[in-house]
Amino acid sequence: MAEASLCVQGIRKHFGGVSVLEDVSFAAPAGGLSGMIGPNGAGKSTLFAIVTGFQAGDGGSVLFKGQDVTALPTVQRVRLGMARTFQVPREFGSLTVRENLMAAAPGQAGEKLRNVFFRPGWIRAEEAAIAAAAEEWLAFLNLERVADAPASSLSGGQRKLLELGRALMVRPAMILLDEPFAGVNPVLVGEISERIRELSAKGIGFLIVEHNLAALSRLVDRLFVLDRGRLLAEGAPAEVLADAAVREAYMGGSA
Ligand SMILES: Nc1ncnc2c1ncn2[C@@H]1O[C@H](COP(=O)(O)OP(=O)(O)OP(=O)(O)O)[C@@H](O)[C@H]1O
Repeated sequence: MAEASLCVQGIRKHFGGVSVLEDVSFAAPAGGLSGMIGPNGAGKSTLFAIVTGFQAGDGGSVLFKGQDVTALPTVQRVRLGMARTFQVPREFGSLTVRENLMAAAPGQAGEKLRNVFFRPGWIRAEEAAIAAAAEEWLAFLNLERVADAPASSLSGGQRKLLELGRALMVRPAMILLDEPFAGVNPVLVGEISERIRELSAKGIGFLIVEHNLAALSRLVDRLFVLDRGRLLAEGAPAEVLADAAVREAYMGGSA
């Protein structure tokens, strides 16, 4: 496998007396397209939250680009290049699509009051760079037509594109996507997949949790299967989906 960008080692998590993740280890290659599947309650969201720093694990470690980030808060993981998509916050629904992109840019110099007084030129330059990046992603994601529309007016698929755009504004090395195809019509599933492929070709890595197995297996090079808190299988999608244990666990053996 190519050099790993994200390396998860021996992650454990329990809630009360219930073990939700038991010794989960996997590595997602830099710049590669990886998917994670598993039945409801397998622990995917919990694992995502631990990888991105929103929750602490009870054991194990997370390495990103070779650095141990287990104890780092989310904001520092983002600075290292690990982004994840979020639903556009409700209070951002009235902001335009363009404003939502600009608001996602990190490290805005204007947030520091002393810069407003002492370094106004620096702030203008940073704002111009953020505005230019927003225009670039609006064009790439085919959202130019709705750039001035409120985010709340977008279709499900357009919202997913905007979420991807917000992640891109942090200039990530890797993006973790949580169900990018949920509630999205088939045409936009194809468009979102195409944009992800293009970003992957530019060297951005992806780890995608998704229930739409058909669309996910067409997109990724590698699938990880989580079942009852354990990594059950990993490999090329066709191999993994043909695996008897995966069919039994994930599809009740009927697929
Ligand atoms: N904060 C919590 N407190 C207690 N139990 C929790 C908590 N968060 C998750 N769980 C439990 O952990 C297990 C794994 O949940 P998780 O949401 O990670 O699974 P999932 O694979 O993402 O499921 P889905 O595909 O349905 O989203 C479930 O049994 C869930 O009820």
